[in-house]
This record gives sequence, C-alpha cells and structure tokens, in this order.
Amino acid sequence: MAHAWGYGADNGPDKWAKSFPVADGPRQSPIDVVPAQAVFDGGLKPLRLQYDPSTSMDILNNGHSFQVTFTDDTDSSTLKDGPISGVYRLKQFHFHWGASDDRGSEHTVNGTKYPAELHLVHWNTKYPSFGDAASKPDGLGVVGVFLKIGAENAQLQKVLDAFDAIKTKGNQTTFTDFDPTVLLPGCLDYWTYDGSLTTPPLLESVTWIVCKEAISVSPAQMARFRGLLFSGQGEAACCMVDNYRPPQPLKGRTVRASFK
Ligand SMILES: Cc1cc(C)cc(S(N)(=O)=O)c1
Ligand SMILES: [Zn+2]
Repeated sequence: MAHAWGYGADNGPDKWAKSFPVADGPRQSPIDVVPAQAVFDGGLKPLRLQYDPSTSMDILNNGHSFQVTFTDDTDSSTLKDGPISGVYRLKQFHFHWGASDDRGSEHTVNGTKYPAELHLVHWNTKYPSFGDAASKPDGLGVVGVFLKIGAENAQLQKVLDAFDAIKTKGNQTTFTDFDPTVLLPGCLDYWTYDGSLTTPPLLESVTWIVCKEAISVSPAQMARFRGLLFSGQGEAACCMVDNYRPPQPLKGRTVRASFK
C-alpha cells in the first residue's frame, strides 16, 4: 500500500491484503458469531480477569483508535483461565466504533452490528514481550465487549473525559488509577475462537474471547467517541469513525461457547 493503511475508500479493509497478504489467511478476525452454530464446551473455565488500577499509565490517540496503555512488567493485571492456559498480561485496551449507532463493532452476532466494541489486549507471558508474543499462534488473548445504546455508562465516562487532551493523532496524556474491570459486563459468558489482530499487521496470534453480554453507552457518549480525529493537529480534520474491519470468512473454524 503506497500510503498508510486506514479505513477510507483508498486504504481501508478491502485494500489491506496488498500490503498485508495474511489478510486473506485461514484465521482472520473479526467474524460473525452465529450462536446456534457455536459448540458448548464444558471444559472451558470461567474467565479470570484480575486488574491492578495502578498499572494504568496513559491514553493515546494513535490515529486509528485511542488506547489506554498499562505497565506490563509484572503479573499485576492479568487474564487467566477461560480458554487459555498460563498467564496473559494486560497491555492495552481500545475501541472500534461507527459514524452512526447502526454499525461500529467488529464482531457481529447473527449479522447484528453493535455501535462499538471494546478490546482488552493481553499477551502470553510464556514469551518475553508483547512484541514477541504478537507473532506466535498462542501469543495474545483479546477480550471483546460489545457496547449497546442505553443508559449513560458512568465508568466509561472516566475514559471519555480524557478525550479533550487526545483529540488529534499522536496526542497522549497520563491516565492513571483506572481499573478496566469496571468496563466489563456483569455476566462473563463468552464465545471463543482462534483469530487475528483486526488491524494491520493482522497477525494470526489471537485467542478471541467475545463476551455474550454487552455494556451500555448513551447516545451522547457515542457522540464523544465520534469527536476524536484520525488526523493530526494542523491537518484537515477527519472524524475518527467507522474504524472497524468487517467480519472475515470462518474457513472451517469452530466457535466454542462457555455457556449453554
Ligand atoms: C494492530 C492491533 C494491535 C493490538 C494491540 C490489538 C489489535 S485488535 N483490534 O485486534 O485488538 C490490533
Ligand atoms: Zn481492536
């Protein structure tokens, strides 16, 4: 791709395979989850998500989304059990969202799109670093949580209140003492499948854990997401919206369910 990847007509998901051929690989993400075709697996353990708020560090507009980054030099904030074995450390969380409430999530359920989707990214500590783990088939564990339109989410508002400082690409500010547990749904039933990063480099290294239950977001809060910019300071303003990849072919993969 002559110019950097993005979500526009000239550099969006349909163009990524030119620079990232794995885009047409056997375990790409996201997917459409069809609950009736998911296989209940009684051997799947409950998710064990244990986060230490003192590991949250900063919030960044990276030009594709915004992310909250965590210090990951100890096992203070981890994912254990669920479909994975061993200990995975929280690295960051970010979101994907639409220009309107009828789209925005990356995973879909029976073809239904949600207005946004949260991704909590963890890496397998059997590897020395996130960067190393990201290239291994069992390197990453990403927990996906759908957002649905409803009541204002007071916990999410703490994140949105930082947006004024990160409106444009490359802006970053401190974001400490935040426990992402407050962004999780009450029920942690999940679907799981082997997949990939949903943005370039699209590495096929992710065990996806998609929560069945959504969290709420108000229309006003969705408007705050849409006030961020893909563009940098001094550039022509380009609203950060529709930063989602559509579902990819399942190619024979099985989606397992932790619930009946
Ligand atoms: C490129 C990339 C990096 C990270 C940490 C996470 C993702 S995703 N959207 O698959 O969760 C993509
Ligand atoms: Zn993501």
